[in-house]
Amino acid sequence: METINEQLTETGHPHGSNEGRLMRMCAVILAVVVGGTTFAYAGGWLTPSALTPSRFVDTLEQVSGNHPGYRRNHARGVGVSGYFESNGNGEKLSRASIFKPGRVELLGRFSLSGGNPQAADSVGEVRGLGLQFTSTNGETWRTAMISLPVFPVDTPEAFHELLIASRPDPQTGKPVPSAMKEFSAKHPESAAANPIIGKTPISDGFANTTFHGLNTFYFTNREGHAVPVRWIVTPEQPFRAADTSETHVDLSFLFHDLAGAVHQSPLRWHLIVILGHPDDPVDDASIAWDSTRERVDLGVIVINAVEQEQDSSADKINFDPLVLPDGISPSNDPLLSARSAIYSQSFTRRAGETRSLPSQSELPLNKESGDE
Ligand code: HEM
Repeated sequence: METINEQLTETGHPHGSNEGRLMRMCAVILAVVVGGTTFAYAGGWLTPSALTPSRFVDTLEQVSGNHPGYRRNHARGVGVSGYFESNGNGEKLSRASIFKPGRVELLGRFSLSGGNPQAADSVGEVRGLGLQFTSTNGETWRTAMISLPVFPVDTPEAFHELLIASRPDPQTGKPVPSAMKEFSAKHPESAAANPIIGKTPISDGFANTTFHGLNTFYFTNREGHAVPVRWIVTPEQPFRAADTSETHVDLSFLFHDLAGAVHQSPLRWHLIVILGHPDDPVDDASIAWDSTRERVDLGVIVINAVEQEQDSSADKINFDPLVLPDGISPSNDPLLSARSAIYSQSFTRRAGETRSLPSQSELPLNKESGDE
């Protein structure tokens, strides 16, 4: 039996339709890995026939192909760095030193979901942002967020089923409609989440994307008061809707545009924490919280450098959502322990491999691309 040290990821989707997104999500599940914490995950991971992290990552590889050295999900990405300028508003909510007023070092990675590092960019693909905050006392917080407002399923088992259901038929290159229909009938949570995902406008690039943490955590302050929270990262860069019918000669146009924008001037987002009410669901990332929940702006995320993934320290980071400082703790959302365990499995596999082919995301930063 494999230890439970790994995590899962989800994928992006095709051309903006709900169903397409859901399928893409499934296709994206390859992944990351977390570190050594062992989670006695209560959803069957410890039984012999259970869905283990290793089995999950095997499925990701079966869906997206085996691409040695790459993340089994969100395989395409670039490393970024900058800082978080905390405004001190978080201090009353969490005792994490990251929220004291002042600057905190940031390392990050923008990515597209999916396990194929050579896929062409698509505006319909789910976008990812992993961030690592490191305060001067060495305290570290990692978070991996995506561009969807809710997750399409509520459990790792359901995500695994979705991956299998959305697997392309070799004959048509598309998921088998009957398999997706069967999945939807069995998963009402997915049927409810899909319209929310489908009506969320898609921006035309990474720079003006809002990223969602989705899972619920608790912030605990110095007095020991804990409040359930979710967080989002909202761009200062103005929204422009993506043109989903546009064709792109540059297969890496999204990463290329991001690099070009950072080279022109630093990009800025706000870290917004959303405070839950006592009756809000804390263990189900497929359910949106009421939009009237109080939001607190904790400060500005400034990204001022972008690097080829393999040159960036972010490449070696496992953006495990359970790497948390004192003052932030996880909820009992089953996705969290599963992600941690599956990311760890993905990380362990990729760390022991040599990359054979370049990722599509490496192209925009190549000198010959004219971007530097
Ligand atoms: C059961 C659900 C999930 C599974 C199985 C899964 C699986 C994975 C895997 C295997 C990776 C690659 C890990 C690595 O090699 O470092 C990954 C990366 C990622 N996942 Fe997930 N994931 C899940 C849910 C989520 C959720 C809910 C979010 C967002 C809230 C998310 C956001 C990301 C992001 C942004 C990355 C890329 C991080 C980076 O740049 O290293 N995933 N996921």
